[in-house]
Amino acid sequence: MGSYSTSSNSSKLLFRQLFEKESSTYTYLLADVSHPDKPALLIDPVDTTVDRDLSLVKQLGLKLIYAINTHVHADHVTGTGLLKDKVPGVKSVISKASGAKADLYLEPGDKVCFGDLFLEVRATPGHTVGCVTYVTGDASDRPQPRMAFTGDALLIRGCGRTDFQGGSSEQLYKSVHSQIFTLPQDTLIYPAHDYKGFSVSTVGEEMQYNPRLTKDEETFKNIMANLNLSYPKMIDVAVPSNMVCGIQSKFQPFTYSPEMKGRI
Ligand SMILES: N[C@@H](CCC(=O)N[C@@H](CSS)C(=O)NCC(=O)O)C(=O)O
Ligand SMILES: [Fe+2]
Repeated sequence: MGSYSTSSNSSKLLFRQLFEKESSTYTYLLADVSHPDKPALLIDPVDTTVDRDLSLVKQLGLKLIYAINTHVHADHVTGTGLLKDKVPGVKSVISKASGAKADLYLEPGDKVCFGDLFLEVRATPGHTVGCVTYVTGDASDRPQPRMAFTGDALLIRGCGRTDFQGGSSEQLYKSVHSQIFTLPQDTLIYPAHDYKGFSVSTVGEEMQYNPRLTKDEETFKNIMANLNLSYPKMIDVAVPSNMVCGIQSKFQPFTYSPEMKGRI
């Protein structure tokens, strides 16, 4: 599991990759540890591992300010609602295009700032309509390792499925090629899931070895149309819950009506 923190003058990003094994989800903790407040954010927190994540935040002396999702997840309930309950002041964040409720809505080109560091928002629809990729940057222009948090758009040697939540293989192909494969080749790729035991890749590595996205568009669409995956076990609970979980906690559960099935 990749993790590092830095204390030299040339870098100030603290980074932890955390894993939730039921849904094979990665949650990422990032903080600016040179800033006096040590502002921090969590990307793609899972409800069942919120206490683990918060205990780490506390041990490291960080101030959690944002709970961010890459998209409306279908396989697990996001931890953003619980985090808002447990840490007053934390703001939930998701793309405007997702249609989900949160405190803050992001559009392409927006920057989510924490101290001198930020995440730049890139629209990468195709797995879902509102999928985004977050790319790290540094307002003080100090050299930092560039990282891309790709959600389910680009997985290591794979990609997100495109058969529900407004998915489109055509759109996903364009998103990855125009928004991720145009990043510098040494950009580190951190996905929202891994099912094969990988933890990190690079743009260059995926451009060379991704078994789906190295193909031409027609072949890619054909591959995606024939994945024959079963629906995620939790989809009927997770999607409606995640549409409001940026504002609503687990203690005030969302009431799912069967008529909503297939609409979100
Ligand atoms: N078996 C899991 C769900 C697995 C799954 O469908 N994963 C999604 C990402 S979560 S929406 C996916 O896009 N997979 C792509 C692939 O090629 O596997 C469960 O039941 O939760
Ligand atoms: Fe997903």
